[in-house]
Amino acid sequence: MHEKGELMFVSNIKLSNFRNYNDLELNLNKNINILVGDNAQGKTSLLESVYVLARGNSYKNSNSELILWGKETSAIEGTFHKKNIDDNIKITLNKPNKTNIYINNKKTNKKSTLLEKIHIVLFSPEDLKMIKEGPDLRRRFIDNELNNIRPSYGKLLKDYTRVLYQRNNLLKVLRYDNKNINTLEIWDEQLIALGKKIIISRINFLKKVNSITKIIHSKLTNDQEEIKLFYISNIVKNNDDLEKIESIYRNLLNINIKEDIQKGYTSIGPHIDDIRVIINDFDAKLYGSQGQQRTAALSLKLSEIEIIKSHIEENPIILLDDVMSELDSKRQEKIIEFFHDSQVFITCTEINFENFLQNFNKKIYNIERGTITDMKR
Ligand SMILES: Nc1ncnc2c1ncn2[C@@H]1O[C@H](COP(=O)(O)OP(=O)(O)OP(=O)(O)O)[C@@H](O)[C@H]1O
Repeated sequence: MHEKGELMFVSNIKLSNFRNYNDLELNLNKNINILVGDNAQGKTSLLESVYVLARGNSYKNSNSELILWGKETSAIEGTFHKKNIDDNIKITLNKPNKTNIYINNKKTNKKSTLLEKIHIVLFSPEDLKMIKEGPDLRRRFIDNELNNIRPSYGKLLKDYTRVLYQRNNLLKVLRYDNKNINTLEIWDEQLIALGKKIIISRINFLKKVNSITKIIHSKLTNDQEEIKLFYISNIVKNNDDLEKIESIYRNLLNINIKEDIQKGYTSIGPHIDDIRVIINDFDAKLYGSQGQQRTAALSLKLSEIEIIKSHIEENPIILLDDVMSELDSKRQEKIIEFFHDSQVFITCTEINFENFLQNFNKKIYNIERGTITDMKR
């Protein structure tokens, strides 16, 4: 596994009219930043401001929700460091939904420039539900991971979704009027070409995730559990099928055509695939305890971070939003151990892992109604 990469970090942040922060200037620690306080004091808002700086938008709120109530604009500014490069980033938000991005005082409208410069990984309680919930979270996990390290995968996925949407629209029309049934073939061929690439990319990538997750999961469970991941495709069942994927795909689309026209929906393709997670030979979704499911999700998420680290040869900034309270103390400690050589922001209502923290470079911020005191411990 990738052990040491260059550290990327943000050294200070300045907020004006952002959520419940009127005016805030804060120096940040290079490593562990703990944001502690009661509910509704501003912990998540501070963490969210780092995300907005890095991406140009929030992961959960629109501009109107980010701007302090009663105000029309908001600004977030911070300095990011990596290797020998320092970048000053400023984002201004205007109601209802205008965003301006400034990098080293130069205006740019491209969020992709931020994406290329600043690497950040958000970890939220939703990630811990990845095993227990439906396949869409697992598909999203692998798609996001692939997109993070290979942006062309995002374009492939977008093209597939567009063709699928058009094919589904045609299916709905064919239910009442089948005079254009011949045009279906055009969409089918595009769907097959794009869908095949998605399936092959996912299967190959999962092999990589598999080996890294296996090592992490074994560490998290003190060698008690072995985890294995399998891509479940409704088109290819084994390696032999992969050789003839196009003809199998075409055949299945044809077999399902009547039913698909009835439903107005394409029932075959990577948009309904899944990832099966096996722990010690049982299916974690069906038979895993809640703790086992969470640990498996944690292993998957940590493997994502490892893969990003080795790909960009840099330790991305990690945001842990409300994740600690979902984990027992042993797992909280493992998480800190895992991230201690990255810059990490952790929100929590109380610190159960304080003794453990003694060994690490950290700063604890006490947050109370949008004001922050730096706790010297
Ligand atoms: N646009 C806004 N303007 C002013 N205050 C806001 C705005 N949006 C949210 N708030 C308030 O900011 C406060 C802090 O919210 P935040 O989500 O940061 O809390 P938190 O400390 O993370 O709490 P929890 O532990 O419950 O998750 C809340 O009281 C929230 O209602």
